[in-house]
Amino acid sequence: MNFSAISSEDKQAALSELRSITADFAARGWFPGTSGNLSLRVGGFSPDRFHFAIAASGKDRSIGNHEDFLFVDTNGEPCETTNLKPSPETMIHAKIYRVTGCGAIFHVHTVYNTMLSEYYGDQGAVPAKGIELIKDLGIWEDDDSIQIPVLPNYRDISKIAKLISGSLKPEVPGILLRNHGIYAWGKNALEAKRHLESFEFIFEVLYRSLLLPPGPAKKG
Ligand SMILES: CSC[C@@H](O)[C@@H](O)C(=O)COP(=O)(O)O
Ligand SMILES: [Zn+2]
Repeated sequence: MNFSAISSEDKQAALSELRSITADFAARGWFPGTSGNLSLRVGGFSPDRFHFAIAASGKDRSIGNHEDFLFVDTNGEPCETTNLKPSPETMIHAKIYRVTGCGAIFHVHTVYNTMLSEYYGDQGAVPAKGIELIKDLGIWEDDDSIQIPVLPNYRDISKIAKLISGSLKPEVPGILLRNHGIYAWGKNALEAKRHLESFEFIFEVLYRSLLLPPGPAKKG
């Protein structure tokens, strides 16, 4: 589908959904400084042709303004005339859309995701097991254990983008960049938001568990 064939109602609906979720995440402190970027796919999808709205680069996400999102194509190139600059990380979003076919991708930096990505960085994944919110990632096994991939945080974003297809775990809707933050996705904005909230809860539990001494049953 051509970008011009996507209705202006659909484009406006995407912007309004992104603005509302941006305000929600900003209120939680999930966009420190000018970090983070959210994106939402619009129109139809084929791995070689799709469009998405993405946050403009270098903006304070906690200040609502209308110079905040632009529409880009499969290659991360703007589809309309604009003064706004897409983030260099648009390449990561484009690659995740291409590989997963998802509908929304949310990237945030938090203390918990940053610390755990560094703590488990050498082993390439953050392990999580038996935490109820793993189910909210769509994983309902009895032995609900997952490995959340950690990729190196190269300055050259194209090097990160190249690693994505080989690192994603189909059942885990997220990846961490080491000492940087998380990308979480879903079939639409609501599912991506739910997944991101679940990941952040899991990271906080894991981090706090590392600080606790062994419980009574484990002392022997
Ligand atoms: C300025 S700190 C964060 C950036 O380096 C980047 O990782 C980020 O999340 C936001 O980049 P941006 O280009 O503004 O979308
Ligand atoms: Zn970032």
